[in-house]
Amino acid sequence: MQKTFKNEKILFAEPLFQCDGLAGFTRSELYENAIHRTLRINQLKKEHNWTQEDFDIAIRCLNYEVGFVIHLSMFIPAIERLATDDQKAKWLPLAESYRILGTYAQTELGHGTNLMALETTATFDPRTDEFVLRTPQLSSMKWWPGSLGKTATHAIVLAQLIIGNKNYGMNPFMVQLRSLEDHMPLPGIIVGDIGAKLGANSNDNGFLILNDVRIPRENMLARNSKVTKDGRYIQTSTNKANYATMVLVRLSIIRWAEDTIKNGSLIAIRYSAVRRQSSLQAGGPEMQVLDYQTQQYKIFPSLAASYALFFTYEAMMKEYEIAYAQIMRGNNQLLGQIHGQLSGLKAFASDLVTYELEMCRRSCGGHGYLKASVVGETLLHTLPLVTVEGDNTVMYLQCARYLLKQIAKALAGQDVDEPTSYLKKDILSYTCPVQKGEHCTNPNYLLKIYTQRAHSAIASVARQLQFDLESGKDQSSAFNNNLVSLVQAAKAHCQLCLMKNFVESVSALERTCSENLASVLRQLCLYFGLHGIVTASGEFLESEAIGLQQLEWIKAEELKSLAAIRPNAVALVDAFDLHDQTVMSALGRYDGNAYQHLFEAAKREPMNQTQVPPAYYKYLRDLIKGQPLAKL
Ligand SMILES: CC/C=C\C/C=C\C/C=C\C/C=C/C(=O)SCCNC(=O)CCNC(=O)[C@H](O)C(C)(C)COP(=O)(O)OP(=O)(O)OC[C@H]1O[C@@H](n2cnc3c(N)ncnc32)[C@H](O)[C@@H]1OP(=O)(O)O
Ligand SMILES: Cc1cc2nc3c(=O)[nH]c(=O)nc-3n(C[C@H](O)[C@H](O)[C@H](O)COP(=O)(O)OP(=O)(O)OC[C@H]3O[C@@H](n4cnc5c(N)ncnc54)[C@H](O)[C@@H]3O)c2cc1C
Repeated sequence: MQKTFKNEKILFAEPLFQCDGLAGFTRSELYENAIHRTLRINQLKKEHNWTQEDFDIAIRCLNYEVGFVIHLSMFIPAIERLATDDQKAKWLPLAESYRILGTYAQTELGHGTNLMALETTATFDPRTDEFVLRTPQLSSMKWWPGSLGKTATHAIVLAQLIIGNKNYGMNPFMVQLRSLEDHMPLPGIIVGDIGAKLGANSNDNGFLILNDVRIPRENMLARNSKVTKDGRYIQTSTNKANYATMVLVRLSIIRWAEDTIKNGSLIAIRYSAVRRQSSLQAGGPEMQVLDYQTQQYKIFPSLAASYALFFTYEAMMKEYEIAYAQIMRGNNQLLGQIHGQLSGLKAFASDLVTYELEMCRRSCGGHGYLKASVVGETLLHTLPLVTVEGDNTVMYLQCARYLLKQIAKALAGQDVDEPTSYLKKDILSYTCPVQKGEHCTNPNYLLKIYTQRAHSAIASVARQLQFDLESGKDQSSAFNNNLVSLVQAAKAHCQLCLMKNFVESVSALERTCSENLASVLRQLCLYFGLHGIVTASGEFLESEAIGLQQLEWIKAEELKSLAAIRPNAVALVDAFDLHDQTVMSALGRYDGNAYQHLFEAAKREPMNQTQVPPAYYKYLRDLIKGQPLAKL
């Protein structure tokens, strides 16, 4: 599943990368440890001639618990996508050698989603050939950018470009924040950490106030637009191209989601295989909880999602690379498609894994509430994915906006993009392919059902919008009246994408892999499809993609699938080939000795380093001895 990291032994031989000890670290210690790790991985890369892919896999092996995440995943990619060749020649070598450390400063205290309303301004001063950057009021300060708080020496600041009295919209500006001599903030710069978060506390997400900070004109990243010395604004590409970095990170988030749900399903399934609790026959032996149908029903969706997201990431990476290559040659034809697809799939993937990770946590009983199980920590670290790089609701709506355009083209007899080619079909010519129970075991039949449900959801909201407009509602009211249906249509399209990628990937694999493996993957793909229909059965019925009889057959087949997957469940998570130090879980170790590892972890608990707690001498001793307590 994960490209086997041939350098795993080198990485995990070093105490720095052995994760047991992170519990109990303060924020400053977590922050320092993360920086230390990234720089040490960089040294290992040089010492062992690792490739960039090896470096990236090492970061993933550590669950991104490393420093400079935004520098690596946004600051450098933003220079590559938003800077001219000359600007790249200046800034990329500095960034890639860590001579400057960057962040991507777009979100403000008052605005994150609505980029048009960002308040930070960059006003061109022709007298000095500079931009003056300011955050005019409290709500304008940049707030959230990773590494901004204590690390970044530079930021790509997204600001409204002002020339004279005209606002030319959001543009990217390279701003130095700190001295490269003593790391002190430069004049006009007020910067700091925004405080502890639910998770990811090794990252110094920060705030930034800009008080009339002056930067040279050449610091405006000018691949897509520039300002001439005499103050003319020249747009060389669509201003949407300035959104390109976000598209890339949304793709990365799909893989991040895949990585986290693999960890969660591995912990839940391995622990469920060793945990014995209760028995079905009175007086009989205690059962592996993995044999309870309800336990399988809880955690096999995370197993199927792991494989579904793996195949979708692989497919979307190919789609992105084709689009990005064209965009960087100035051909924006695929920009709308890749934006619509990745907006929706980032939202769907992060929604899916946050839900399934909680089910994995619950499936571990009380021990799932211990930090040493790591499944809860994994969930906390994954929660931001439903917000970062675009709040999921807003991302679904961007996807829906794209789908509405595509169905309008389809209905007008025009060409549509490949991912929405199903919208060209005649929706009324559909007949449910499942006409008897055994038809439910055909993933291709299920794919037709997903297709009809998505087509129906998109067509239905398009019709309702048209009806509202023809009834006299203005565009924004009509839209707001249908936001829930628009989100539903986007989710239906995304779920179809996952199912399609799963079916097509397994079909391609079975041409080269053993029949045994093919049959296991087919079974998992089938289960993913059946479960997806059951969990959204109302929408599948409403779209008439299935009827009640088909739903009855599908539900029965889903439960049969659980039993079919059971014998291979542990092997399917072992196939992730994740090192114990990556998973870090006392419950999910390869050796299965969950209780021993839990007890080892408890013994490492700092409170257990002394037998008698300090509180005994302060409070408990007099209390227990019946002595009067001193005034507290
Ligand atoms: C090693 C580490 C691995 C991985 C790292 C992963 C994550 C790192 C962790 C955290 C980092 C977090 C970083 C951040 O969060 S950065 C900030 C992210 N912020 C957002 O995403 C803001 C979301 N809001 C928006 O994108 C826009 O405001 C919105 C799209 C909602 C609205 O855009 P706009 O105001 O321009 O209006 P519209 O009319 O909707 O769109 C106009 C037009 O532009 C097209 N469009 C919009 N966005 C994009 C895009 N990204 N790419 C291309 N095109 C875009 C849109 O389709 C419209 O086009 P058209 O319909 O043709 O008019
Ligand atoms: C861990 C973390 C790291 C981050 N790192 C960075 C970073 O490095 N750089 C950076 O610039 N930013 C960063 N961010 C900020 C992030 O990009 C924003 O939080 C995100 O874009 C959401 O915007 P918001 O916070 O303004 O939410 P809001 O948009 O205020 O969302 C609040 C609610 O309003 C709803 N809503 C908003 N607009 C609409 C709409 N048009 N239609 C329907 N509903 C709507 C949302 O669905 C949500 O329910 C980070 C955030 C987090 C949590």
